[in-house]
Order: sequence, then C-alpha cells, then structure tokens
Amino acid sequence: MNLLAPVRRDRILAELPQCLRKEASLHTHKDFHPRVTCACQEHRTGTVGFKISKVIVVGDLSVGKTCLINRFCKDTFDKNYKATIGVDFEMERFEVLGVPFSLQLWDTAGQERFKCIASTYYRGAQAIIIVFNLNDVTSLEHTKQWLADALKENDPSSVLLFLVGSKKDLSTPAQYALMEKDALKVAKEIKAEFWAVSSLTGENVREFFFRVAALNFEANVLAELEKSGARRIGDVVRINSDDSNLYLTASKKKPTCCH
Ligand SMILES: Nc1nc2c(ncn2[C@@H]2O[C@H](COP(=O)(O)OP(=O)(O)OP(=O)(O)O)[C@@H](O)[C@H]2O)c(=O)[nH]1
Ligand SMILES: [Mg+2]
Repeated sequence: MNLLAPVRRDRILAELPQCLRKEASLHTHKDFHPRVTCACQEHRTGTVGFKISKVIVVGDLSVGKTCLINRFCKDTFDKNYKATIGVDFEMERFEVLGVPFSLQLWDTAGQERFKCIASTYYRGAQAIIIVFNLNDVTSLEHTKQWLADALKENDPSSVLLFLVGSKKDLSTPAQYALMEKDALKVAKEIKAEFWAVSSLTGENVREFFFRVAALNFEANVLAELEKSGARRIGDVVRINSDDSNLYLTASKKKPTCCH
C-alpha cells in the first residue's frame, strides 16, 4: 500500500458518524469534540496525521471476522469458510476533518489451536473489535473471555471497545430483537459500543468502520492536545537557563477558539 497515494473519495469523513444504539455507545455526541474540530481547522493535530492506529478483531472461530474486514476493505464476500491461521492485516486510509488517518486492521484466528500465535499480536491496540454471531448465543457468551485476553496486552483505560454481532442477514426480526437485548446488556457491562452487521449484504459495515475510524481519530487528537497542553507550537524552549519554566510563549496572542 502506498502511504502517499491520495485517500479514496469514499474514505473521507467530514462529520462524526452516529452510533447504532444510544444505550450501548462510546458516546452519543452529535459532532466531534469541539476541541478536535478546532484543532483540525487550525492544523494543530501534531503527529496524528502520520499515525497508524492499530485495531484488533477477535472472537470465536467462524463468527465472520475475516468476512467483515473483507467486505469493508475489498467489498468482497466469500461464502466458503477458510480459517485464518494466526493473523492477517489490512490497512485502510481515511481523511477525517481534512487530516489523514490510517487504521491497521488485524484479523486474528478464532480457532483454539491458532490462538496463541494470534494473541502475540494483541499488544498496542487502540481499539478492540469483539465479534460474535447474532445467531449463536454461545459466541456472545465467549466475548468476555476474548476481551479479557486482549486486555492483558493493552491498557484498558485508553482502548476503545466495540461489540459486533455478525450475520444479521440470517436472523428473523424476532430472533434479532431477542439477541440484541442480550448483546446490549453485555456491551453495557464491558463498556463497548454495540453494532450489528451483515458482511453478506453489507448492512452497517461501512457505517461501523467509519465510526471506528472517527472515534479513534477523536481520541488520538484529544490525547495529542493533552500531551502538548503545556507546550504549544510556537513556544520557544530556553536552553541553558536555570529558570525552572523552560517554555516561553512566543506569541501572547489569544487563541482564536477553544483550547
Ligand atoms: N450469511 C452470512 N454468512 C457469513 C457472514 N459473515 C461470514 N459468514 C460466513 O461464515 C463463515 C466464517 O466466516 P469467516 O469470516 O471466515 O470467520 P472468522 O471469524 O474469520 O473465522 P476464523 O478465521 O476461523 O476465526 C464463512 O462461511 C462465511 O461465508 C454474514 O454476514 N452472513
Ligand atoms: Mg478469519
């Protein structure tokens, strides 16, 4: 993948994509955080534009992790099951509020015998997508264990969690409604955002990944702003000074918007 190639026109986000269900969402604000919008307008997003955010996709075997990624990244669907051996990954480039932003989507194996290889790739994730089959309650029950394993390698306080029910096309509205109730309960318990998708029809797939990209981007910009809070672009660093405050603000001009 050429990192310098222009971002595809259908990967440009000018607004915050909305959640699927308010009851189980990471936040329900209509727009990006005002500090984020402002930082993007003023080109104060630091290194975010060069960052690649790691996202791992975990869950039981055959729940549809590979199909989900392939539907979004390649717009393909394979009805034959080919188990993922260890891990695989895809890169997706976005442009959010005018800033380039990349996701590295790690597709991991659900089969027990490949799990130990896959788990060595969990570290450094900024988002965890836990997939279960909407037509198989056992796969939903297993999501907590998948999450616990993934969190052993990551910082629970900073990682974004998504609980995704797959194969929506296979359930009747009544079956779906029943399963959704249970899934929302789990999502709330683990503090994950709930989504229901079908890789066969494509239902909600694009909306879901756009939401993942947007929330990840927002978290990255906020973290960047926090990091540079004491030290803004334009600050002068005094070297060889015995003054404990090394940072002098070059311009005393008031900021034009929220900081
Ligand atoms: N009807 C339907 N079938 C699906 C859907 N998503 C996946 N499948 C089927 O489910 C099977 C397993 O899909 P995969 O994506 O390979 O599952 P996986 O979670 O990657 O499995 P592992 O790699 O072994 O962990 C395949 O036969 C897919 O065609 C869907 O949305 N609808
Ligand atoms: Mg797979």
